[in-house]
This record gives sequence, C-alpha cells and structure tokens, in this order.
Amino acid sequence: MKRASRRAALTILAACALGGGAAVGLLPSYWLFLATGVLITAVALLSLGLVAGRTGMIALCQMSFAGVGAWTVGYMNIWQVPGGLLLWILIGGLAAVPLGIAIGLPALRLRGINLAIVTLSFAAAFDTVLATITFPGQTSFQSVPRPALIDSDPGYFLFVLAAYALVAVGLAFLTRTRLGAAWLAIRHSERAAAAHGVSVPMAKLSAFGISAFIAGISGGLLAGFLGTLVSENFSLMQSLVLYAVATMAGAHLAEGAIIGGILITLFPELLRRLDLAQDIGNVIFAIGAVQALAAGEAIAESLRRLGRRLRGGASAAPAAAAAVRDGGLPASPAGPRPPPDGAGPPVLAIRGLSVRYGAVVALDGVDLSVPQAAVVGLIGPNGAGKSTFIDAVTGFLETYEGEVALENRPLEGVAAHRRAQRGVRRSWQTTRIAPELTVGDYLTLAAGGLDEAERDRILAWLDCPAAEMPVAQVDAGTRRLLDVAGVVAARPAVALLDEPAAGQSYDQTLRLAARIAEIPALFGSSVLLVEHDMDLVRAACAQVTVLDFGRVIAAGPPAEVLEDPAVKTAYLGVAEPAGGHAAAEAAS
Ligand SMILES: Nc1ncnc2c1ncn2[C@@H]1O[C@H](COP(=O)(O)OP(=O)(O)OP(=O)(O)O)[C@@H](O)[C@H]1O
Repeated sequence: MKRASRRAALTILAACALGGGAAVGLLPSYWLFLATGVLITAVALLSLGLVAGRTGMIALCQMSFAGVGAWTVGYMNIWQVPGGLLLWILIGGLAAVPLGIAIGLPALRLRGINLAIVTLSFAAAFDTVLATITFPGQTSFQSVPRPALIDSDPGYFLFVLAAYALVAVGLAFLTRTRLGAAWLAIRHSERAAAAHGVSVPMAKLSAFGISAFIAGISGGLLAGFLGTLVSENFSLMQSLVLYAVATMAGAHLAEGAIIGGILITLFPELLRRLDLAQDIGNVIFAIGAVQALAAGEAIAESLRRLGRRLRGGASAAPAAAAAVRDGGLPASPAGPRPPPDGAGPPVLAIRGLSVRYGAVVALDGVDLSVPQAAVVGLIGPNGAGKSTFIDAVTGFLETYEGEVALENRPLEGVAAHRRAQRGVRRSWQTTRIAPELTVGDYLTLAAGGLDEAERDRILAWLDCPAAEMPVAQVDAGTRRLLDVAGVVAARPAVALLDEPAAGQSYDQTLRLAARIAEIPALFGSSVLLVEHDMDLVRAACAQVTVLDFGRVIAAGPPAEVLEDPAVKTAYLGVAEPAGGHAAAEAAS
C-alpha cells in the first residue's frame, strides 16, 4: 500500500505546485485573496472529511474546533508569545485536540442522529460562549502579524497552499495505514472492526482528535489571513454549512475538499454580485447534501468514477498474480504443530457454554475442544446455535455461562477486540468488509504490518483479486474468500469461520475445502468451521461436532457422525426409520 500512498501524495503535490504556480502568476490580487480563503476552508473540510466522511460519525461542531485554534492564535498574539505565527498555528491546532477527544467521548456510545444532537449542542454552547466574549485583539484592533516572508498576499497564499498540501498528503498516508483502514471499517461495522482486533473506542477518539487538530490549524490559518476575527466566523451555522458541503463535495478526498472550499467561498461572492440573499446558498448546499446522500456518491467520488471510466479502468476484478500463487506460501513461522492426537492441550477449550436470549435457550452446556493444528467442524440445522457459539467464543455476547479458554488462558471478561489480538479471529455469516477499502487495505486492517509479498501470496492462494482492487468491485462470492484471507492473514491461534462457502459454486467449494485443510500447516492456526455444506465439511474436517437446539448431539470423525441416526433425525426434523437414507442425503 506504500506505493498507492506515494502515488496519491505525488498527485496532490504536483496538483498543488501547478495550481499554486498558475494562481500566483495569473490571478489578480482580489481573486488570489479569495483563493486563499478557498484553501483555508479546504483544510477545515479535510478535517471534517476524516471524522464524518471516513469514520461515518456525524460531527456538527467542526467550526468550533477551528474557533479554538483561531482564538489561541489571537491570544498568543495579544500576549506576544515568542515563536511567531507558524508556532502559534500549531499550538492552536493542539489546543483543539482535547476538545475534539472530549466531543468524541459521546461517540463511543452514540451514533447517527443522537451523536448529531450532541455535537450540535456543543456548537450551540460554543456560540453562546463566543457571544459573551470577544476574540483576542477584536476590540483593541491588534491584528495577528505575519512573518515577513509570507506577509504579502501571494506569500500567504503559498503558505496556506503548503499547509493544505501537508494536511492532504498526511491524510493520504494515514488513511492507507491500519488505523486508516480501521476508520473505514468502523463506518461499515464496528463489530467487524473489533473482530480484527481494532479497539473501536481508540479508533473513534483518534479520528476526533486528529480531526480537531486539523480544524484548529484551519482556524489559526484564518487568524493569520484576516488578522482579526469575530465570533460569526465560527458560528453554529458555519459548522452546519461545512457539514452540508463536506457531504455534497466529498471532503474525505483531497479534491473534494477543494471543490467544497470553492463552493463555500465563491458561492456567496456570486450571490453578492447577483444581488441575491446569502441564505439561498445555504439552501442549495442543504439540497446538494441530501442529493449526495440519496445518490450515495459525492461530487469528488463521481468525478473519480468518471475519470476511471475515461481512462478505461478495469471493471472485472483481476486475480492476484498466478506466479505468486505458484510460489506458494511459506509454512507457519510457528513451525509445524504436533498432530491432533489429543495428548497436547487444545488451542481452544469450551466447557459448559450456555447462552439464553430471553426465553430462548440458544446454547445449553456445550463442551467443545479445538486441538492444535486441527480443522474441526461445527454443524447443525438452522437455529441450532452455531453462530451464537462463535459470538460467545469471540466475545460478541454481553453474557454467557461456562468457560472459554485459549491455550489454557481463560477469556472471560476479555473484550472482543482483545480476544482477536490474543489470537481468536472470526469471519461472519454475511460479509462485513467495508466496500470503500481496497483488497490490500482490508488485509492491512486484518493483519497489520503484513509485507506486500506475503499479502499477495495469501490473496493468490485463495483466488482473491489483486490488492489494488476496490472491495466495492469484488463480487459477493469472492468477498467470502476475502473474509477467510483476512482471518488467516493474521495467523491467529484459532480461526472461526462462519459458513465461508456461502455463495460459492460446487467447484469453488471443493477448492475452498482444500485451502481450509491447509490452514494449520501454512498459518499455524487451528480452524473451527461452521458449515451447512457437508462436502466441504467431509473434505476439510478431521472432527465434527453436531449441535441441535443448542445441545451437542454427536461428535467424532465426519464419516461416523454423519451416519449417526440422531444427526439424521436432527437434519430431517423427524425420527429416522431404521436403515433410511433420506437423512444422509438431506445432510449432504
Ligand atoms: N439476538 C437474538 N435474539 C433472540 N434470539 C436469537 C438471537 N440470535 C439468535 N437467536 C436464536 O437463538 C437460536 C440459535 O441461533 P443461531 O443463529 O446461533 O443458530 P445457527 O445455528 O447459527 O443458525 P443458522 O444455521 O441459520 O445460521 C435460534 O433459535 C435463534 O432464533
């Protein structure tokens, strides 16, 4: 992914150099003044693009963070704090961080409209505070001085352009890291992110903290731009306009922030020249935001899609290179595990696991062990309790009775993301991969610092598309394979796979069975496989446990267990007449 980040960074830098040079060379000073305003707004939009566009949290108080940055710069000017504007702007950004984290705390529990109300209330409270105080220097007309080098309008324009480029490039790199992938994953499914070992609270708070820092920087830049500020610059209405335009333009993308900056800065100018009311602009921004939400695509995203089409971008998912597949995967660094002779301690040991959903007993005193280097099947008819079993073991149920131990260490009281970090990884019955990620980003999310060669080998081994392919372009069946790739790439102690063959053809299922059987040797992971496809179970599993109505009704080698009359009855739902074959057929 480093290559992709470098490419994005170079594109941003080249566009800034070209656009900046052209602006300074061609624009008259008033338009250069407006262009500086566009860039400062673009920085504020980038901050919102991170928290709302990437992480999916509604933040309606972004201009309050900018206000903190601006206020800090004004205050340091009044008190003649040494260091000058550049340092003051940085300190202004840092001053907004604690506030950002404080606002982020409710986001740990709230989502959607509730979080919107909390952030809106904060912006309203900030409005009230600003109305009762004056900005430092506002009454004494003490303008924020700029260093001589950037004192001129072109000089300050280039300074702001450099700040925008720095923020945009920084975000381009950050969003390709595991943390960046975690932000996108959280937006899609917090549970799925936790299953990859991501601490959802930390990821959310980091998004709010970094976002507030960038917003604070934009406020400081504005202080240097205008010299003196008034509270209206950071009002609740400004925050709402910023949110609407960020949604409409796609502020999570560098060019989306510029488009948004142009809209916010130039639209009022246009209305003024046409002698129209400024409120018209806000209405149009609100309609634009609703339109973007309805279409599921912001302006910058549409432009990127158009660009891909014009370049004739590939629409089919290319498979990862066959040459890499032929190279094979290195065996587990954990070394060959002992055969599952039952002598060594099991990797995963479950004793007396019971789960109730109100009156429904989903699991009733289930005992199950997954030996080292083994692939164990967990089967049973619909509603038998298989997914509940995985939820309990991986820490996604609030409460359960019984004991779950990983390599002899009890997991009771351990949160889901910590269980994942300790080596209990899972896939989901329906895929939960964030479509905004690329295939490679997804493996980075799942396995952290995976080197690119190993990542590509894992993708090829499971017939997954190449790392650069956006997940949105990967078909549903292949996403199931990607789910498995994500789980095993982390080389967990035990991988719990929930119906990985769903959506696969018969041939693909058999190929997947062979791959699953290879997991212990290649990744050092034991596997608990939940499946309805008995061909897959027979081909991949050495042992099978059968659940029915939350109880274990049989356990042993698949050939024996699938012939067990109680198992046949469970699958048919009626008593099996002696010697009947219907149940066996139903089970297979
Ligand atoms: N959140 C829930 N609230 C109430 N009951 C639930 C909940 N989740 C599952 N159940 C019930 O618990 C029982 C076990 O469900 P579970 O999904 O674990 O079965 P399963 O074996 O995974 O089924 P399937 O093969 O259809 O996925 C079922 O009776 C189901 O209706």
